[in-house]
Amino acid sequence: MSQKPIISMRHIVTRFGDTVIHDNVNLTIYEGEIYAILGGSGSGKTTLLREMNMLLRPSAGEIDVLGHNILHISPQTAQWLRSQWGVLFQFGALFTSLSVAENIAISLNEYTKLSKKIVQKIVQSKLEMVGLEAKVADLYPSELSGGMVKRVGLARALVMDPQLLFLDEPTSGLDPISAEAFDNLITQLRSLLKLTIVIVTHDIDSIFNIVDRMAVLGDKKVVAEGTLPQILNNNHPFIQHFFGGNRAKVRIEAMMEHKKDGK
Ligand SMILES: Nc1ncnc2c1ncn2[C@@H]1O[C@H](COP(=O)(O)OP(=O)(O)OP(=O)(O)O)[C@@H](O)[C@H]1O
Repeated sequence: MSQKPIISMRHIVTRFGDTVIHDNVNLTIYEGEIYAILGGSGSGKTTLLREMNMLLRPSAGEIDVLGHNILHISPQTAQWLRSQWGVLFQFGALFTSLSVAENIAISLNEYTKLSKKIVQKIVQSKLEMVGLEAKVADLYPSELSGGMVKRVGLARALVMDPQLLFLDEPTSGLDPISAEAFDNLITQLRSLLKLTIVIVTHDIDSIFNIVDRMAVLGDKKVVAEGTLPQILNNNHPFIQHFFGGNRAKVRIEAMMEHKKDGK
């Protein structure tokens, strides 16, 4: 993993009216990482993601993405940056009146002048990339399973060949087997496409299986940032509570055993 920063947030303050959500949030995400944002419900995880991808301006602070301070850039640079990342929104968020192919092709039709035939070819290659059959292209979102919706959302996020991927709770609502398959797909795509991935998640399995480093939000700040063993060493009440459940305990014990055996 390189130590080249891809995203850095410094002294971020976010207010909605009188309510302060972030009060001096700092974090750094490096090239090639799968980086998670954790925190309790309402701690401002999705809001932070929206600030990284220019959907929302923080009330104060600075944000660098891919070498640009995104709060002080020209509209042209902003447009270029938007083409460098893909976003998988919570619940997939597909347009129900559009077919799968049309959903995936939205950005291609908006930002490029590629012929219909080429667009169709790109859509097919993205479907294959996310493990879906070619015939899925003609289906409508209502005809898809939850896992398929997420995969189509991922294909759409990848359609412009981004360097960066933002995933908001990608495995929520999936059964454990589909969630594991989706996690495997994310790690495969990270290696294949050399992506940097930022993921908001509550999923203990994802955190143990695919995440390299993470930031934990609490008390309106990042209360811990680092690898899983570094986070587990932190005594913050949210961290102790989050990793204190049975599922996490079993995973932690397995991790300790693994270490003891020198594996
Ligand atoms: N545009 C907005 N206007 C006003 N308040 C907002 C806005 N967006 C988010 N909030 C509030 O900010 C807080 C943080 O929201 P956010 O969705 O970022 O939390 P979260 O950590 O992602 O939560 P969850 O885990 O429940 O999805 C919440 O109290 C939410 O109601």
